[in-house]
Amino acid sequence: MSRPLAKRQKTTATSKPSPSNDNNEDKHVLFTTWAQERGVRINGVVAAKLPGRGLGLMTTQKIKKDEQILFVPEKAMFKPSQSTLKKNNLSRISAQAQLAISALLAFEPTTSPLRLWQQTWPTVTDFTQCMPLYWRPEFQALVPPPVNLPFDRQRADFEKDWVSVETFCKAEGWSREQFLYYWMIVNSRSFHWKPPKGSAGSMVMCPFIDYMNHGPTDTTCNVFQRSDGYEVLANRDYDPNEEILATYGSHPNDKLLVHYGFVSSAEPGTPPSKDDDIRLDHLILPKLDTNTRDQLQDLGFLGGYALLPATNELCFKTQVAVRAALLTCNEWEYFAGNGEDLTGDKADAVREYLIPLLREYSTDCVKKTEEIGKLRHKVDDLQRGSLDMLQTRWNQISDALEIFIKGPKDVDPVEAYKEKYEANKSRKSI
Ligand SMILES: C[S@@+](CC[C@H](N)C(=O)[O-])C[C@H]1O[C@@H](n2cnc3c(N)ncnc32)[C@H](O)[C@@H]1O
Repeated sequence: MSRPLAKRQKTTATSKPSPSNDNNEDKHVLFTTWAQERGVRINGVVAAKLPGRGLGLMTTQKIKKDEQILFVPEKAMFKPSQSTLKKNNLSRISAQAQLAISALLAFEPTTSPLRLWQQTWPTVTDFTQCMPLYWRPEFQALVPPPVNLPFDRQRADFEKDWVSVETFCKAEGWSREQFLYYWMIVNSRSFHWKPPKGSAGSMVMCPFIDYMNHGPTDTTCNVFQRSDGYEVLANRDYDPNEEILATYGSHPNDKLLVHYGFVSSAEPGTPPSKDDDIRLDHLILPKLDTNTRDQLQDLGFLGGYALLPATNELCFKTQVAVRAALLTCNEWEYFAGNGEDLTGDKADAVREYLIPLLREYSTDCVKKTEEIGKLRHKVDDLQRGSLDMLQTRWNQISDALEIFIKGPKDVDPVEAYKEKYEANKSRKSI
Protein backbone atom coordinates (compact mmCIF):
# COMPACT_ATOMS: atom_id res chain seq x y z
CA MET A 1 0.00 0.00 0.00
CA SER A 2 1.36 3.41 -0.79
CA ARG A 3 0.06 6.88 -0.18
CA PRO A 4 0.87 10.05 -2.01
CA LEU A 5 2.84 12.34 0.23
CA ALA A 6 1.13 15.66 0.82
CA LYS A 7 2.67 18.40 -1.27
CA ARG A 8 5.55 19.93 0.59
CA GLN A 9 4.93 23.32 2.05
CA LYS A 10 7.47 25.99 1.36
CA THR A 11 9.11 26.48 4.73
CA THR A 12 11.61 28.93 6.06
CA ALA A 13 13.76 26.22 7.62
CA THR A 14 17.31 26.61 6.40
CA SER A 15 18.61 23.12 7.11
CA LYS A 16 18.33 20.27 4.64
CA PRO A 17 15.55 17.68 4.93
CA SER A 18 16.21 15.48 7.92
CA PRO A 19 17.37 12.00 6.93
CA SER A 20 14.59 10.46 9.01
CA ASN A 21 13.76 6.79 9.12
CA ASP A 22 11.29 7.54 6.39
CA ASN A 23 12.43 5.11 3.71
CA ASN A 24 9.11 3.36 4.11
CA GLU A 25 6.24 5.84 3.91
CA ASP A 26 3.70 3.09 4.59
CA LYS A 27 4.60 3.10 8.24
CA HIS A 28 2.89 6.48 8.60
CA VAL A 29 -0.25 5.15 6.89
CA LEU A 30 -0.24 2.05 9.10
CA PHE A 31 0.26 4.17 12.20
CA THR A 32 -2.53 6.54 11.17
CA THR A 33 -4.96 3.63 10.89
CA TRP A 34 -3.69 2.19 14.19
CA ALA A 35 -4.28 5.55 15.91
CA GLN A 36 -7.78 5.85 14.42
CA GLU A 37 -8.61 2.35 15.65
CA ARG A 38 -7.72 3.57 19.13
CA GLY A 39 -10.19 6.41 18.87
CA VAL A 40 -8.00 9.22 17.50
CA ARG A 41 -10.17 11.44 15.27
CA ILE A 42 -8.38 12.95 12.28
CA ASN A 43 -10.10 15.51 10.08
CA GLY A 44 -8.47 16.67 6.86
CA VAL A 45 -4.78 16.30 7.71
CA VAL A 46 -2.11 13.80 6.81
CA ALA A 47 1.44 13.14 8.03
CA ALA A 48 3.96 14.34 5.48
CA LYS A 49 7.71 14.71 5.24
CA LEU A 50 8.71 18.37 5.27
CA PRO A 51 12.07 19.88 4.43
CA GLY A 52 14.07 20.68 7.53
CA ARG A 53 11.47 19.51 10.02
CA GLY A 54 11.06 15.74 9.71
CA LEU A 55 7.37 14.85 9.58
CA GLY A 56 4.55 17.30 10.06
CA LEU A 57 0.79 17.51 9.45
CA MET A 58 -0.51 18.92 6.17
CA THR A 59 -4.09 19.74 5.32
CA THR A 60 -5.67 17.65 2.56
CA GLN A 61 -8.79 19.80 2.23
CA LYS A 62 -10.17 23.22 3.14
CA ILE A 63 -10.68 23.54 6.89
CA LYS A 64 -12.75 26.25 8.53
CA LYS A 65 -11.70 28.29 11.56
CA ASP A 66 -12.67 26.52 14.83
CA GLU A 67 -13.25 23.19 13.07
CA GLN A 68 -11.96 20.19 14.97
CA ILE A 69 -8.86 18.82 13.26
CA LEU A 70 -7.72 16.26 15.80
CA PHE A 71 -9.00 14.58 18.93
CA VAL A 72 -6.92 12.18 21.00
CA PRO A 73 -9.00 10.44 23.68
CA GLU A 74 -7.43 9.73 27.05
CA LYS A 75 -7.65 5.98 26.38
CA ALA A 76 -5.31 6.34 23.38
CA MET A 77 -2.60 8.11 25.38
CA PHE A 78 0.50 6.34 26.60
CA LYS A 79 0.98 6.97 30.33
CA PRO A 80 3.68 6.02 32.81
CA SER A 81 3.03 2.59 34.28
CA GLN A 82 2.57 3.40 37.96
CA SER A 83 2.44 -0.28 38.98
CA THR A 84 5.77 -1.07 37.29
CA LEU A 85 7.36 2.07 38.68
CA LYS A 86 6.15 1.22 42.18
CA LYS A 87 7.26 -2.41 41.95
CA ASN A 88 10.75 -1.25 41.03
CA ASN A 89 11.00 1.57 43.57
CA LEU A 90 10.93 4.18 40.80
CA SER A 91 7.85 6.14 41.89
CA ARG A 92 9.93 9.07 43.09
CA ILE A 93 12.03 9.63 39.97
CA SER A 94 11.28 12.70 37.82
CA ALA A 95 8.11 12.78 35.68
CA GLN A 96 10.26 12.73 32.54
CA ALA A 97 12.26 9.70 33.74
CA GLN A 98 9.02 7.91 34.71
CA LEU A 99 7.60 8.28 31.23
CA ALA A 100 10.94 7.47 29.57
CA ILE A 101 11.38 4.24 31.56
CA SER A 102 7.75 3.23 30.99
CA ALA A 103 8.13 3.93 27.25
CA LEU A 104 11.42 2.03 27.08
CA LEU A 105 9.76 -1.02 28.63
CA ALA A 106 6.63 -0.80 26.47
CA PHE A 107 7.93 0.35 23.07
CA GLU A 108 11.34 -1.28 22.83
CA PRO A 109 10.47 -5.01 22.63
CA THR A 110 10.36 -5.91 18.93
CA THR A 111 7.06 -7.73 19.43
CA SER A 112 5.34 -4.73 21.01
CA PRO A 113 2.24 -3.46 19.13
CA LEU A 114 3.50 0.02 20.04
CA ARG A 115 6.37 -0.46 17.54
CA LEU A 116 3.98 0.85 14.90
CA TRP A 117 3.99 4.19 16.71
CA GLN A 118 7.66 4.07 17.67
CA GLN A 119 8.68 3.60 14.03
CA THR A 120 7.21 6.99 13.12
CA TRP A 121 9.55 8.77 15.56
CA PRO A 122 12.91 10.33 14.75
CA THR A 123 15.81 7.89 15.01
CA VAL A 124 19.03 8.16 16.98
CA THR A 125 20.66 9.31 13.72
CA ASP A 126 18.12 12.15 13.46
CA PHE A 127 18.88 13.16 17.04
CA THR A 128 22.61 12.99 16.33
CA GLN A 129 22.09 15.68 13.74
CA CYS A 130 19.72 18.01 15.52
CA MET A 131 20.02 17.64 19.30
CA PRO A 132 23.00 19.42 20.92
CA LEU A 133 23.02 16.74 23.64
CA TYR A 134 24.04 14.24 20.94
CA TRP A 135 26.66 16.46 19.29
CA ARG A 136 30.37 15.90 19.50
CA PRO A 137 32.14 18.25 21.96
CA GLU A 138 33.65 20.29 19.11
CA PHE A 139 30.13 21.25 17.95
CA GLN A 140 28.83 21.75 21.48
CA ALA A 141 31.64 24.24 22.06
CA LEU A 142 30.27 26.33 19.19
CA VAL A 143 26.83 27.02 20.64
CA PRO A 144 26.25 30.71 21.40
CA PRO A 145 26.91 31.45 25.11
CA PRO A 146 23.22 31.89 26.05
CA VAL A 147 22.43 28.38 24.76
CA ASN A 148 24.61 27.04 27.57
CA LEU A 149 22.06 27.97 30.22
CA PRO A 150 19.28 25.61 29.05
CA PHE A 151 21.89 23.16 27.78
CA ASP A 152 23.72 22.85 31.13
CA ARG A 153 20.39 22.41 32.87
CA GLN A 154 19.35 19.70 30.45
CA ARG A 155 22.64 17.85 30.88
CA ALA A 156 22.34 18.05 34.67
CA ASP A 157 18.71 16.85 34.53
CA PHE A 158 19.67 13.91 32.35
CA GLU A 159 22.59 12.91 34.59
CA LYS A 160 20.34 13.08 37.66
CA ASP A 161 17.68 10.97 35.94
CA TRP A 162 20.25 8.46 34.72
CA VAL A 163 21.60 8.04 38.27
CA SER A 164 18.05 7.38 39.47
CA VAL A 165 17.41 4.61 36.91
CA GLU A 166 20.89 3.22 36.21
CA THR A 167 20.62 0.19 38.51
CA PHE A 168 17.19 -0.70 37.15
CA CYS A 169 18.27 -0.27 33.52
CA LYS A 170 21.41 -2.34 33.96
CA ALA A 171 19.44 -5.14 35.62
CA GLU A 172 16.98 -5.09 32.70
CA GLY A 173 19.77 -4.97 30.10
CA TRP A 174 18.99 -1.42 28.90
CA SER A 175 21.93 0.84 28.13
CA ARG A 176 22.44 4.53 28.96
CA GLU A 177 22.07 5.27 25.21
CA GLN A 178 18.69 3.51 25.09
CA PHE A 179 17.46 5.44 28.12
CA LEU A 180 18.80 8.69 26.62
CA TYR A 181 16.89 8.08 23.39
CA TYR A 182 13.56 7.61 25.20
CA TRP A 183 14.35 10.51 27.54
CA MET A 184 14.84 12.76 24.51
CA ILE A 185 11.73 11.39 22.81
CA VAL A 186 9.75 12.27 25.93
CA ASN A 187 11.49 15.65 26.06
CA SER A 188 10.51 16.55 22.52
CA ARG A 189 7.08 14.96 22.04
CA SER A 190 5.20 14.54 25.32
CA PHE A 191 2.21 16.37 26.78
CA HIS A 192 1.10 17.13 30.27
CA TRP A 193 -2.12 15.35 31.21
CA LYS A 194 -4.13 16.33 34.27
CA PRO A 195 -7.00 13.90 34.79
CA PRO A 196 -10.28 15.73 35.39
CA LYS A 197 -11.07 13.79 38.57
CA GLY A 198 -8.36 15.61 40.45
CA SER A 199 -5.72 12.88 40.66
CA ALA A 200 -2.11 13.85 40.05
CA GLY A 201 -1.08 14.89 36.54
CA SER A 202 1.68 13.24 34.57
CA MET A 203 3.60 13.48 31.34
CA VAL A 204 1.99 11.39 28.60
CA MET A 205 2.48 10.63 24.91
CA CYS A 206 -0.37 11.34 22.49
CA PRO A 207 -0.46 9.42 19.21
CA PHE A 208 -0.67 11.38 15.95
CA ILE A 209 -0.90 14.79 17.61
CA ASP A 210 2.84 14.29 18.19
CA TYR A 211 3.38 14.84 14.46
CA MET A 212 2.57 18.53 14.94
CA ASN A 213 5.50 20.90 14.48
CA HIS A 214 5.98 24.12 16.40
CA GLY A 215 5.05 27.64 15.39
CA PRO A 216 5.44 30.88 17.36
CA THR A 217 2.74 32.10 19.76
CA ASP A 218 -0.47 33.35 18.11
CA THR A 219 0.29 31.74 14.75
CA THR A 220 -0.81 28.18 15.39
CA CYS A 221 -3.79 25.92 15.86
CA ASN A 222 -5.34 25.82 19.31
CA VAL A 223 -4.66 22.74 21.42
CA PHE A 224 -6.99 22.18 24.39
CA GLN A 225 -7.06 19.65 27.15
CA ARG A 226 -10.70 18.51 27.49
CA SER A 227 -12.10 16.26 30.21
CA ASP A 228 -11.75 13.23 27.92
CA GLY A 229 -8.70 14.01 25.80
CA TYR A 230 -6.70 16.50 23.76
CA GLU A 231 -8.39 18.47 20.99
CA VAL A 232 -6.88 20.56 18.17
CA LEU A 233 -9.04 23.29 16.61
CA ALA A 234 -8.23 25.35 13.52
CA ASN A 235 -7.14 28.89 14.48
CA ARG A 236 -8.12 30.18 11.00
CA ASP A 237 -9.38 28.97 7.64
CA TYR A 238 -6.94 26.60 5.92
CA ASP A 239 -6.52 25.70 2.26
CA PRO A 240 -5.34 22.24 1.20
CA ASN A 241 -1.55 21.68 1.46
CA GLU A 242 -0.89 23.96 4.39
CA GLU A 243 1.01 22.78 7.43
CA ILE A 244 -0.87 22.94 10.72
CA LEU A 245 1.30 23.87 13.68
CA ALA A 246 0.99 23.91 17.45
CA THR A 247 3.00 26.06 19.80
CA TYR A 248 5.28 24.27 22.24
CA GLY A 249 5.41 27.48 24.29
CA SER A 250 6.73 31.00 23.77
CA HIS A 251 10.30 29.72 23.77
CA PRO A 252 13.29 31.66 22.44
CA ASN A 253 15.42 29.86 19.88
CA ASP A 254 18.14 28.98 22.41
CA LYS A 255 15.65 26.81 24.25
CA LEU A 256 14.10 25.37 21.08
CA LEU A 257 17.57 24.33 19.94
CA VAL A 258 18.40 22.52 23.18
CA HIS A 259 15.05 20.86 23.83
CA TYR A 260 13.64 20.32 20.35
CA GLY A 261 16.70 20.38 18.08
CA PHE A 262 15.70 23.21 15.75
CA VAL A 263 15.88 26.96 15.37
CA SER A 264 12.77 28.82 14.26
CA SER A 265 13.23 31.32 11.42
CA ALA A 266 10.90 34.10 10.34
CA GLU A 267 10.09 34.65 6.66
CA PRO A 268 13.22 36.12 5.03
CA GLY A 269 13.28 39.89 5.34
CA THR A 270 10.88 40.05 8.28
CA PRO A 271 11.64 40.51 11.99
CA PRO A 272 11.91 37.42 14.21
CA SER A 273 8.92 36.29 16.25
CA LYS A 274 8.17 37.98 19.58
CA ASP A 275 9.03 34.68 21.28
CA ASP A 276 12.71 35.00 20.45
CA ASP A 277 15.26 36.97 22.41
CA ILE A 278 18.99 37.53 22.30
CA ARG A 279 20.23 36.92 25.80
CA LEU A 280 22.90 39.25 27.12
CA ASP A 281 23.60 37.81 30.58
CA HIS A 282 27.11 36.68 29.66
CA LEU A 283 27.94 40.28 28.69
CA ILE A 284 26.24 42.18 31.50
CA LEU A 285 26.60 39.98 34.60
CA PRO A 286 30.44 40.03 34.66
CA LYS A 287 30.30 43.85 34.64
CA LEU A 288 28.25 44.09 37.84
CA ASP A 289 30.01 44.15 41.20
CA THR A 290 28.86 41.83 43.99
CA ASN A 291 27.01 44.57 45.81
CA THR A 292 25.00 45.56 42.72
CA ARG A 293 24.25 41.93 41.94
CA ASP A 294 22.95 41.38 45.47
CA GLN A 295 20.73 44.43 45.23
CA LEU A 296 19.40 43.36 41.83
CA GLN A 297 18.77 39.89 43.19
CA ASP A 298 16.77 41.29 46.11
CA LEU A 299 14.45 43.07 43.68
CA GLY A 300 14.20 40.12 41.27
CA PHE A 301 16.23 41.78 38.53
CA LEU A 302 19.33 39.57 38.47
CA GLY A 303 19.79 37.80 35.12
CA GLY A 304 17.45 37.19 32.20
CA TYR A 305 18.74 40.22 30.24
CA ALA A 306 17.84 40.34 26.57
CA LEU A 307 17.69 42.28 23.36
CA LEU A 308 14.24 41.73 21.84
CA PRO A 309 14.77 41.46 18.09
CA ALA A 310 11.08 41.66 17.15
CA THR A 311 10.93 45.23 18.45
CA ASN A 312 14.67 46.08 18.46
CA GLU A 313 14.42 47.01 22.13
CA LEU A 314 16.14 46.07 25.37
CA CYS A 315 13.97 44.21 27.83
CA PHE A 316 13.03 46.04 31.03
CA LYS A 317 15.36 43.91 33.19
CA THR A 318 18.30 44.94 31.01
CA GLN A 319 17.37 48.58 31.33
CA VAL A 320 17.25 48.21 35.11
CA ALA A 321 20.53 46.29 35.35
CA VAL A 322 22.48 48.76 33.22
CA ARG A 323 21.07 51.63 35.26
CA ALA A 324 22.19 49.74 38.37
CA ALA A 325 25.72 49.74 36.95
CA LEU A 326 25.56 53.42 36.01
CA LEU A 327 23.41 55.25 38.57
CA THR A 328 22.98 55.56 42.31
CA CYS A 329 20.91 52.99 44.12
CA ASN A 330 18.18 55.54 44.68
CA GLU A 331 18.04 56.39 40.96
CA TRP A 332 17.96 52.88 39.54
CA GLU A 333 15.51 51.62 42.15
CA TYR A 334 13.22 54.49 41.21
CA PHE A 335 13.42 53.38 37.56
CA ALA A 336 12.80 49.73 38.53
CA GLY A 337 9.67 50.76 40.41
CA ASN A 338 8.30 53.41 38.06
CA GLY A 339 9.62 52.61 34.58
CA GLU A 340 10.99 56.13 34.23
CA ASP A 341 14.14 57.92 35.30
CA LEU A 342 14.23 60.11 38.38
CA THR A 343 16.53 62.71 36.84
CA GLY A 344 16.26 62.94 33.04
CA ASP A 345 15.96 60.13 30.51
CA LYS A 346 18.93 57.75 30.78
CA ALA A 347 18.08 55.64 27.72
CA ASP A 348 21.04 57.05 25.74
CA ALA A 349 23.45 56.35 28.59
CA VAL A 350 22.20 52.77 28.75
CA ARG A 351 22.71 52.41 25.03
CA GLU A 352 26.23 53.87 25.17
CA TYR A 353 27.14 51.50 27.99
CA LEU A 354 25.96 48.50 26.05
CA ILE A 355 27.19 49.25 22.53
CA PRO A 356 30.87 48.25 23.16
CA LEU A 357 29.69 44.97 24.75
CA LEU A 358 27.39 44.27 21.81
CA ARG A 359 30.21 45.05 19.39
CA GLU A 360 32.37 42.44 21.13
CA TYR A 361 29.54 39.94 20.79
CA SER A 362 29.21 40.86 17.13
CA THR A 363 32.92 40.14 16.62
CA ASP A 364 32.39 36.81 18.34
CA CYS A 365 29.64 36.05 15.78
CA VAL A 366 32.16 36.60 12.96
CA LYS A 367 34.77 34.38 14.65
CA LYS A 368 32.30 31.60 15.26
CA THR A 369 31.10 31.81 11.65
CA GLU A 370 34.71 31.33 10.54
CA GLU A 371 35.18 28.35 12.85
CA ILE A 372 31.95 26.78 11.62
CA GLY A 373 33.04 27.44 8.03
CA LYS A 374 36.35 25.62 8.60
CA LEU A 375 34.61 22.65 10.22
CA ARG A 376 32.11 22.36 7.34
CA HIS A 377 34.84 21.04 5.04
CA LYS A 378 35.83 18.30 7.45
CA VAL A 379 32.46 16.72 8.19
CA ASP A 380 29.80 14.62 6.50
CA ASP A 381 26.34 15.77 5.36
CA LEU A 382 24.68 14.78 8.62
CA GLN A 383 27.10 16.84 10.68
CA ARG A 384 26.86 19.69 8.20
CA GLY A 385 23.16 19.80 9.10
CA SER A 386 24.11 20.45 12.74
CA LEU A 387 26.53 23.17 11.66
CA ASP A 388 23.82 24.75 9.48
CA MET A 389 21.61 25.04 12.52
CA LEU A 390 24.39 26.55 14.62
CA GLN A 391 25.14 29.00 11.83
CA THR A 392 21.48 29.99 11.59
CA ARG A 393 21.43 30.87 15.28
CA TRP A 394 24.69 32.84 15.07
CA ASN A 395 23.31 34.72 12.04
CA GLN A 396 20.14 35.59 13.92
CA ILE A 397 22.19 36.94 16.83
CA SER A 398 24.49 38.84 14.48
CA ASP A 399 21.56 40.45 12.60
CA ALA A 400 19.82 41.53 15.82
CA LEU A 401 23.03 43.00 17.24
CA GLU A 402 23.89 44.81 14.02
CA ILE A 403 20.44 46.35 13.72
CA PHE A 404 20.50 47.50 17.33
CA ILE A 405 24.05 48.87 17.14
CA LYS A 406 23.40 50.70 13.89
CA GLY A 407 20.44 52.50 15.39
CA PRO A 408 18.86 54.99 15.41
CA LYS A 409 17.40 53.79 18.67
CA ASP A 410 13.82 53.98 17.41
CA VAL A 411 14.52 52.14 14.13
CA ASP A 412 11.51 50.27 12.76
CA PRO A 413 12.42 46.55 12.91
CA VAL A 414 10.19 45.77 9.89
CA GLU A 415 12.20 48.19 7.74
CA ALA A 416 15.51 47.19 9.31
CA TYR A 417 15.05 43.46 8.61
CA LYS A 418 13.85 44.19 5.08
CA GLU A 419 16.91 46.33 4.42
CA LYS A 420 19.25 43.75 5.93
CA TYR A 421 17.75 41.05 3.75
CA GLU A 422 18.11 43.15 0.59
CA ALA A 423 21.70 44.04 1.50
CA ASN A 424 22.62 40.38 2.10
CA LYS A 425 20.96 39.42 -1.20
CA SER A 426 22.85 41.97 -3.24
CA ARG A 427 26.12 41.10 -1.45
CA LYS A 428 25.60 37.45 -2.47
CA SER A 429 24.87 38.34 -6.07
CA ILE A 430 28.03 40.47 -6.48
C1 LIG B 1 6.52 16.75 18.44
S1 LIG B 1 7.73 16.43 17.26
C2 LIG B 1 6.96 16.94 15.77
C3 LIG B 1 7.08 15.90 14.68
C4 LIG B 1 8.45 15.73 14.15
N1 LIG B 1 8.73 16.75 13.13
C5 LIG B 1 8.68 14.37 13.55
O1 LIG B 1 9.31 14.25 12.50
O2 LIG B 1 8.25 13.39 14.16
C6 LIG B 1 8.91 17.67 17.64
C7 LIG B 1 10.11 17.70 16.74
O3 LIG B 1 9.78 18.19 15.46
C8 LIG B 1 10.77 19.06 14.92
N2 LIG B 1 10.18 20.40 14.77
C9 LIG B 1 9.07 20.88 15.36
N3 LIG B 1 8.78 22.12 14.95
C10 LIG B 1 9.73 22.46 14.07
C11 LIG B 1 9.99 23.63 13.30
N4 LIG B 1 9.21 24.70 13.36
N5 LIG B 1 11.08 23.63 12.50
C12 LIG B 1 11.89 22.57 12.43
N6 LIG B 1 11.70 21.43 13.14
C13 LIG B 1 10.64 21.37 13.95
C14 LIG B 1 11.90 19.04 15.94
O4 LIG B 1 12.82 18.06 15.56
C15 LIG B 1 11.21 18.63 17.23
O5 LIG B 1 12.05 17.99 18.15
